[in-house]
Amino acid sequence: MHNTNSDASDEHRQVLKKLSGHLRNIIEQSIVLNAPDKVITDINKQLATIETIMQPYVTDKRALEYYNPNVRGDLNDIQPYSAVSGHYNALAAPIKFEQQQDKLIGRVKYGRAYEGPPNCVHGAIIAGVYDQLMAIAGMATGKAGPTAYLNIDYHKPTPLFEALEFQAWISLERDNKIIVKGQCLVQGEVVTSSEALFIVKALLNK
Ligand SMILES: CCCCCCCCCCCC(=O)SCCNC(=O)CCNC(=O)[C@H](O)C(C)(C)COP(=O)(O)OP(=O)(O)OC[C@H]1O[C@@H](n2cnc3c(N)ncnc32)[C@H](O)[C@@H]1OP(=O)(O)O
Repeated sequence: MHNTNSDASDEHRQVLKKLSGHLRNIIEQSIVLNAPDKVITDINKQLATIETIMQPYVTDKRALEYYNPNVRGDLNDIQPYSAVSGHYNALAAPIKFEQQQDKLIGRVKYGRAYEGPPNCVHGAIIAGVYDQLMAIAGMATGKAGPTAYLNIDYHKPTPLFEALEFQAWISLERDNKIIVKGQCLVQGEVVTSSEALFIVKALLNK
């Protein structure tokens, strides 16, 4: 179930990614859907058909890696099914990770499905981005482990539909502890900032 390798072809990865894209769009559309009952009933029938088509192929093994620390290229593919950043998980917004010098950057725009306060991103979603981004930033040390604490200062509301730039960088690495700091900018202004402690676990270093 938690495979660290996969023999999936590039073509297979592409069709799976496209599937997540469709599902993501459906989730977003469903939040602001104002259709007649008849239309929604028809949609429900078609979705039930899709579930039936998928069911025979649902196994106890993912097609792609659960975790791939040696990924080349797309940093999001370290955890392709991550609930926060996986391009193969429709629950995750299409956040894009990239390394810039000593900072790991996550760029994303959130829609209605991620709303907390009116027209703003839910605080729990923001916490999720920090947890994932900072965990991956910490992996640059060659070590990894679970989050012991994650502190967030919400300085200003984080708007929906605007380009967000999350940043994370290693603040301290000592023995089995990695402290990572982060911030999120909207049009150059810091709206949230964060600090997390990760405890290195041997199990994760394989
Ligand atoms: C397959 C690969 C997939 C890899 C895939 C990667 C996925 C990334 C996903 C994002 C990350 C997550 O969501 S992780 C999920 C959220 N986190 C969790 O569920 C973690 C649950 N908590 C735990 O399992 C545990 O509490 C640990 C592992 C964090 C720590 O337990 P431990 O290993 O027994 O260590 P322990 O001796 O208690 O502490 C070690 C040192 O850290 C300090 N310490 C511990 N906690 C804290 C704390 N909150 N604040 C300050 N300091 C702390 C201790 O004082 C000690 O210092 P000293 O005495 O040594 O000085």
